[in-house]
This record gives sequence, C-alpha cells and structure tokens, in this order.
Amino acid sequence: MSEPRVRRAEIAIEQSHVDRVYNRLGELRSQAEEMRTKGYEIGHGAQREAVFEQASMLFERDMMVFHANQTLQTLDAEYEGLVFGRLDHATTEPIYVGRLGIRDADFDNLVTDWRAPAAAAFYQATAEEPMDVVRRRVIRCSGRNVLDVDDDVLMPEAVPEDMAVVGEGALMAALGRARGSTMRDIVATIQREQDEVIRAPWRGVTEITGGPGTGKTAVALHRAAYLLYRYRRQLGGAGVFVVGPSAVFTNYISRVLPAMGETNVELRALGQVLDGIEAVRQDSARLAAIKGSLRMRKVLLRAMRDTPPDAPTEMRIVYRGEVLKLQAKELERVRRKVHTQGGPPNRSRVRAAELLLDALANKAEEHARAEGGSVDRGELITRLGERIDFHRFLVVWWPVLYPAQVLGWLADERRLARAGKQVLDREEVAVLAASMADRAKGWSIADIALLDELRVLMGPPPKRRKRGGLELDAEQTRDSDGPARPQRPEHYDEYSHIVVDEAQDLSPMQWRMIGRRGRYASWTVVGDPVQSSWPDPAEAAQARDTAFGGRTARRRFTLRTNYRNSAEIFELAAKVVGGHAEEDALPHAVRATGHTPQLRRIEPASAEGAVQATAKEMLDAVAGTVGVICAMDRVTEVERWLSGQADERLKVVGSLDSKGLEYDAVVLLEPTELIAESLTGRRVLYVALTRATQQLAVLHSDESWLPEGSFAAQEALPGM
Ligand SMILES: Nc1ncnc2c1ncn2[C@@H]1O[C@H](COP(=O)(O)OP(=O)(O)OP(=O)(O)O)[C@@H](O)[C@H]1O
Repeated sequence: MSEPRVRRAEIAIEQSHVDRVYNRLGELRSQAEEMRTKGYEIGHGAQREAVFEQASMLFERDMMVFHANQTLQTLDAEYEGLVFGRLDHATTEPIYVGRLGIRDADFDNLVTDWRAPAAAAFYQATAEEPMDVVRRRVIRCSGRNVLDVDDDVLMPEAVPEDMAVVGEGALMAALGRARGSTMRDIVATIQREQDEVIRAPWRGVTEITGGPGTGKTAVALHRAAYLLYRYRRQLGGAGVFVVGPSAVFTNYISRVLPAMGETNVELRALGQVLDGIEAVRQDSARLAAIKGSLRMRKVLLRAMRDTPPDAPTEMRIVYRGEVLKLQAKELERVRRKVHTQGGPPNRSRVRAAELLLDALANKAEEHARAEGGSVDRGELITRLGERIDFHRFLVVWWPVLYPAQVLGWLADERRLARAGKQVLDREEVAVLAASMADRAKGWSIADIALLDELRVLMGPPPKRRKRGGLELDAEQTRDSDGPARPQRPEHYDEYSHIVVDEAQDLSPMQWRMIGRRGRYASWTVVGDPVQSSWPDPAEAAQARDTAFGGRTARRRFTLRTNYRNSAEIFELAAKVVGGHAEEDALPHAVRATGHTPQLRRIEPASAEGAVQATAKEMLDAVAGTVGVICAMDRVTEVERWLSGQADERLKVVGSLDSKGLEYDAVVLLEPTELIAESLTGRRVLYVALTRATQQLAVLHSDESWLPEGSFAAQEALPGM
C-alpha cells in the first residue's frame, strides 16, 4: 500500500476506537445525570414526607448529588483530543493514552489516564530503553475526528508484519502549528526530560530552570495536574496554588489545567495574591526595586507605629472636678510603650487603654501629691475606664488600622522620611512618597506585597469595619471585575502545593507574601536566571529560602531544548544577551524556519506608520497571533496606532508584561527603550526577543542594542 493509503487505513482504525471512547463517555454522562436526578428526588421527597427528613437520608442525597456533579464536571471538561496516544507493546496488549481514564461496561480499559503509571512509558520510553514499547503512536484529533497519526518505532526488531508505521514527528508538527490567544496543553508530546520533572516526588522543593521556550511553564502546569491525580488525598483538599507574574500571563495559561480536567487549582497573578485587591500596574524599575526590597519591612513597621495623622495631640478628661491632661509627648510615650510591649496594633487596643489609664492615674497622683492628698488609683482606673469620653478618645487615638490606609500615609514625605530613617536615602523617600501620593492610578503590583506585609503586622481588624476616606481595607478596594473570591477563607494560608512561575523576578517582599500562603506546602518553582529583572539575586534568594521554611528535600532540573523560537530568532536573542548569560544557560532551539529576524531602521517620527505596516505584514504572514512589544509607557500610544486594525490575533504588550507569553510573530519597537526602562537592561530585551515562534521584526531608530557587527544586514521598510 502507498503511504497515504496506509495512513488513511490507520486513521480509520484509530477512529473506530475513538468512537467507542466517546460513546462510552456519553453513557457515563447519562449515568451521572441519572444519579444526580435521583439524588434530587430524594431531596424533594424529604420536603414532602417527614420520614425522609432523617439526617442519613439527606446525607445520602448530598453525597449522590456531589459525586454526580463531580463526575459530570470531569466528563464535561473541554476534552479536545480526549485520546491522544497509543502504545503497542512487545509482550502485553496495546493501551490507549488520554486525558482521563475510561473503562467500558465490562470494566475493560478503553483509555488510560496519562498520569497513571501504565502511561508513563508513553513519555519515557526511548529506543535505548524501550520499556516494552514497540510502537508509540500520537493520535491527533479535532473534536471526535481523528485527523492524523504519527509513529515512533522503539523496538524495530519486534515490529510484527502487520504493524503499519506512519508519520515523521508529532513534536515538530505540534511546534509548527499556529498559536492561539491561550496556551495549549502538551500532554500528547511531553518529552522525556520534561516527563522526569512532571513525575518528580511531590515533597520538598522542585526547581525547574531552563532558557526561554524550554517548556518550563507547560511542565509546571502538567506537574500540578499530575500531582493532583497521583496524590489527591494529600494535596487535593488543601489545594494547589499557581502564581504567575501578571494577569495577562495567568489569563494566557488559564485553560491548560481545565483542559486536563483539573478545576481545583487556584491560579493568581502576583497583583492578585492578596484577597480582594487586583493590581495590574507595573512600577518603574527603580520604584519596584525600592518597594520589593527587604528594607521595606522596617519602613512599614515604623510607619504603622507612627502617630496616625488624625490622632488627637492632647488628652483632657475631668475626674472628680479636676482636669487631667496628657500632652503630645506623654501620649507618644504611651504609644511607644504599647508598641514595644509587642502584639499587632489591632490586637493591642486593650493594652493601649490600660497604659493610658495608668498615665492618667500617674497624673492624678502628681496633682494629689502637690496638694498633699492622695488618690485611689484602682478606683480611678475603673471609673475612667468605664467612661464614654475615655472610649471616644481611645478609638481615635488608637484607631483600627487597615493596610491601605497606612500605606497611603506614606504619601506624606516627612512621615515617610521618619519611617525610612537610616533605611532609605533622600531620593528614595522622594520617589516612594510621590508614588503613594499618586493614588488615582490605583495600587501597583509591587504595592500588593507591602499591603500584605502590613496586614500581617497590624493583625486582623475587628469584624465591624470602618468606612470612608483612605481607611479602605482590602474588602472595599475590590475591583468590580476582580478575581472571584475562592471558597476558601480569606487570606488562606494552607495550600498543600505552590507553583511559582517566572520566579526569577519575584522581589524579596513578594517571596514573603507567597511564603505566607505556603506554610505547609511543597513547592514547584520555575525560573530562568538569565531572564531575571530583579537586581539583587542574593537578597531574593534569602527571602526565597525563608519562604521554603525548613524544607530540605530539594531537587533541581534544567531543561535545555527551546521548543518555542525558531533557531534563527533564538540566535539573535542569544547574541543580544551575550555576556549577561553563561553559555551553559542558553538552550538549544530545535526548529529552523528559514525566516531570519528582520531588523528595520526607522525615524522616531515615522514609528507609527512603521508599526502599522509591519503589524499588517506579520498578520498576513502567519496564521496565529501577532504581538507588538514596546516599552511599558508606550503601550497606550501603540494601541492607539493600531486601533484601526481590528484583528483579534493582534495584541500590544509592554515589555515587562510579555514575560511567559508567546506569539507566532512579534514586532518589537525600539529595543533601546526596553533596555532603558529596566534595571537589568538587556535581560528584559532578551525576554522580548524570545516571544516569537516563527517571525520577528525589530523596528529601531537607535542601533546601540545590536551586538557589534553581528547583524549588519538591515532592511528598509517596504514603502518607507
Ligand atoms: N513537549 C512539548 N510538546 C509540544 N510543545 C511544547 C513542548 N514543550 C514545550 N512546548 C511549547 O513550547 C512553548 C514554550 O513553552 P513554555 O512557555 O512552557 O516555555 P518556558 O520555558 O516557560 O518559556 P519562557 O521562560 O520563555 O516563558 C509553548 O508553546 C509550549 O507549548
């Protein structure tokens, strides 16, 4: 038979199996629905007949409905490509591998879940170590239709006469396909080095490093799905937390886990970690470096302990016809004493009352002594302690504190200078105060870690919340379309496993914020030191180790193949990052496309037309997405330039927000602006240059970013 006919015949064979699987899926669905209906009927019966109100009956109903709903949720996940693999063994029956395990009515296996031990050979078998696998087949489907098959033969000597072998590389085919607006899962083509990471033990800390496009994010997400499958009892209840750098990124990866049937994972961007507030704004690199540094702990502590701006500066109270007065200095002494005796201020109001009463009693004693008399100290304290005017004073002098309010106080430069004495220099105080004063912009991503730090320092406010003005707490600053509150308690800190993506960029303060949520967690930490935008790695490493607590089991994996970029694009990126990366840290790109990156000179005044023309050209050249990457402060401007090109494949993204994303084609505007806006310069440009899978065009008016002499060939922009 000719190759196309063999292929067609093999597709037909797999189609008949895939049909059986979907029919069975339909049956299972009907059964689950029936079970749910029965469960509800028990419930209705319970309303009608008193006998059914017995607790055991209601419990049975709840369990039935719960299980039925869970099964339906699993069966209803977007199972595009439900079956994607087949293993033909030398000594045992073939198995099919898919996104979930399905058995037929006789309990025979129709599909094995990809995470089950029996499916491991699909990813781990090689020609050197075939693990009894003669032929490994990747089956590509669209919905229920089998489109293609692709085989690897691992034991050529064991191939039976009637076994057909077709195809030439499922991985390459997958990599060459157009990208959409969200990331896809890679279950069908996970590579052996990646599989080793996915199935690594769950305890302790697993670090995944590797250059751009090596699949770190994809692997970390598949690892989360794998861990939840294999260790559901240990990990499922407390939950898995996945943290990414930005909301654009979490949105981009949001479909990977649901497509594998995992809906029980909390996915948040760094700007959303604190319940109830959503920050998407990036600070300038300089500001982010100040806000992220561990020095801020001291600044925040002092700011919180400072006299609140509206606090009264004098206390006057009449006791037995005599005016007792506490002056500002005396009040401050009392305030300091309350703080030094420890405890979060929101838990110290009683102590504050006691020490104030003590000070008043001292005053009364002073007066009495001067007049040769005496006071009953105990009685004074009891009487004044019951007085409404004393309590009125107390609530304004020792108010309930909220994180947003205290951080807002730092807009006052003098107050900030007090809090930052010998910690921040004058210039740092000025930039930080100006940023806090500019509240119209809302919180920045770096502010969230500061708010979280304050939350813990000040302790939870009493249940009744104060409203108005700056005294907003997290609850009140919730964005209307902010992240939905999970069903877990507010500020939940008992996750069993935490995945941190783009971990190289986390500031020390952000590590503290995440660490708080993983007091009992094991960790998967993903990062590429070469893409780091955090200027002080040693400080971040220290905060990171503290976040991991005493977890001693640590394993580190380095992925070395770049699956995203064409070899041509990565060659340019590698040259640009040059001496900023050790040779060893750069991965190997496997796919050549024949399209070398285009470097185009523009005049600053003609940038608008150049961006429009190049974006259009790229949209015509690729089937998938096109990203226009520019400096953070030009995003709005560039979006305006492109507003006439209504194509949902086209996206404008700022350099810092481009972390972790990918597009089929990228138009990169003014590389020197990207270098200038980041403290780590070239590394941010390296990130931007490694976002494209197929085509890259760089528009520049300043050539200084180019590695010397390496890319002399420049193109003129068509029509310019
Ligand atoms: N085994 C694989 N099969 C198919 N595609 C893969 C495989 N591994 C990685 N990819 C693809 O390569 C691209 C890069 O993967 P991913 O974004 O996870 O890399 P990364 O290491 O996190 O990159 P970066 O650090 O640059 O953000 C994605 O499109 C991913 O789907």
